[in-house]
Amino acid sequence: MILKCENINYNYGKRKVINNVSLGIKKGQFTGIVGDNGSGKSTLMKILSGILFDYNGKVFFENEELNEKNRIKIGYIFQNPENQIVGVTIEEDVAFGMENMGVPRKEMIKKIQWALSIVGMSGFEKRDPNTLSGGQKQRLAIASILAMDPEVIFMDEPTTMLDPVGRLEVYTVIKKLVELKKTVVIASHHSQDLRDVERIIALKNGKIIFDGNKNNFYKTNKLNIEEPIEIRTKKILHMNYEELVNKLADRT
Ligand SMILES: Nc1ncnc2c1ncn2[C@@H]1O[C@H](COP(=O)(O)OP(=O)(O)OP(=O)(O)O)[C@@H](O)[C@H]1O
Repeated sequence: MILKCENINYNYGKRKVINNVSLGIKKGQFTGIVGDNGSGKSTLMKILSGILFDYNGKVFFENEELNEKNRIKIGYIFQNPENQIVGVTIEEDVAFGMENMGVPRKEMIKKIQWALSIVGMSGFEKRDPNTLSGGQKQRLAIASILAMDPEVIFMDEPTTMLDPVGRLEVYTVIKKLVELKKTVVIASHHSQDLRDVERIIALKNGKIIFDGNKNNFYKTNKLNIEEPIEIRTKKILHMNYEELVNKLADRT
């Protein structure tokens, strides 16, 4: 297990939002977290990534308790791409986390190029992030996290604020992260975001009510997650990766 937690309990004031959750995530596993609004998805992911730490219970990264040092190996992508942009140019934005980590300049430049190429944004280095579409902003947020070399990447409804094209752009990048053998955990209400996950964890009132294979999840159908894909998106979904990249290049 690359990441695991034992008996996690978390309260906001008197309200218990995570109720005795234990789980382990295998290296390279692509996992979806589902649940109604307020079921505790974000809270659990923030605990597992070291963003929230005033919990009861234990979190381990590679068998070592999560701490200031190893939490750097865990990245977190938020729902709203607007809130994740800190740089005046795209390269500055990608560099930000690495600067804080003290990565040498030469290596930083290489990492920026690499991360932007993974998210299909090579050549965007000098652009102002404010000129980007929502999907591009979210891809930039992913590049900025990726440049820091995380092993595990949590994504909190990363496509919710995007239009169907933006959603597909981001999904294509998520698949690349999985291909890169990153351990990806995505919370989403969109069935299309979850179509390739191996495992589904379903939460209700802060408790795990399902943890297992995606197909079994749909069979047992314990929760209503958003159904079906819009026709517009469907057309795009039939494109192969090359076609999609060309289409995205046309937009830039
Ligand atoms: N900062 C906070 N202060 C107080 N209560 C909070 C805070 N953040 C979340 N909560 C409450 O904790 C519960 C779990 O919230 P959380 O955001 O983890 O759920 P979620 O499953 O991610 O929901 P959504 O799908 O709406 O994002 C909710 O009832 C929410 O109102």
